[in-house]
Amino acid sequence: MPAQLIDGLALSKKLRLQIAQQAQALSEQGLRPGLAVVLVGEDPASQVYVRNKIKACEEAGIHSVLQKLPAQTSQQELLEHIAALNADASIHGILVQLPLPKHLDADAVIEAIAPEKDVDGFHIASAGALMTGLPGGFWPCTPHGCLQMLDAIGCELRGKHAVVVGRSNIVGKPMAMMLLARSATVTICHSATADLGAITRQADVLVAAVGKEKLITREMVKPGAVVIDVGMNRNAQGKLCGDVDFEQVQQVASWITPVPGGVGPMTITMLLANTIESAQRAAGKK
Ligand SMILES: Nc1nc2c(c(=O)[nH]1)N[C@@H](CN(C=O)c1ccc(C(=O)N[C@@H](CCC(=O)O)C(=O)O)cc1)CN2
Repeated sequence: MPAQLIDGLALSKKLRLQIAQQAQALSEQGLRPGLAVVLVGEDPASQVYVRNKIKACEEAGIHSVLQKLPAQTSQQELLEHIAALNADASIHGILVQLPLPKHLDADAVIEAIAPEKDVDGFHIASAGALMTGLPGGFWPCTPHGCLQMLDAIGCELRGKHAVVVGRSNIVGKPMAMMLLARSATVTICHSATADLGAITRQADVLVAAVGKEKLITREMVKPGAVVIDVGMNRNAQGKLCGDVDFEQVQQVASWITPVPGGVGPMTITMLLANTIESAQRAAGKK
């Protein structure tokens, strides 16, 4: 029997309704949640993602501000914009769309965001909170969205072997920490991993977050595994596809996320959720 689909669009829709209710409740108490999105340059994909974030805010009743800066913006100018947003009480979340133009130091820019407004969860304070399990910080949106999808299908993680392929600070590492926090046994694989398939075949839960089309083939997946595809690649025909050979792997997995319509929409949903969380903290409600 082919795998069941984990529908990120449907789950997002459901969660965004709850988020809209939370935004309305806060607004009625005189605190409208606010998100600032900073886009530097004209990367076409980033423009689409940013537009979708602003639209999602509008639909959820979250106040949003889009700051579009030219590609030649200097590091100093960008840091000044962030400092102004840090000081703006109407803004509870700040994100700088990545990737940034090459002349900018993304790490320094992220560290300049006030940790209490770091709704992307990329600041070192958020990473530290996730790593230690201590309160504060925000969980990065993409891996948090993956966890929500696992919860939505009732996937028990305790004692399961979860394999994360990819070790980025944005997805792979935080995903591994979240799975560990749920008492899964976690293995992280990366470009230097010897015999990747021998490890992925042990996975009860397999998360692919590499950015390489069809990296995960049917032979690399244990029958009955839950497969989460974070990849976002364009194939030779220009079609959006993940890291998993979907047609083949869906023959052996029990559950699988599609691309598009899987993890992607959940990324924006968790951004909205973090913005609400930040506003609630500012209101002293959390
Ligand atoms: N500051 C950030 N920059 C980036 C992040 C991030 O979380 N914060 N993640 C990615 C891009 N991204 C959000 O910013 C993002 C990517 C994809 C999707 C999405 O919904 N994808 C759709 C397909 C869209 C399409 O057709 O192109 C899907 O998978 O169904 C949402 C958000 C890098 N930068």
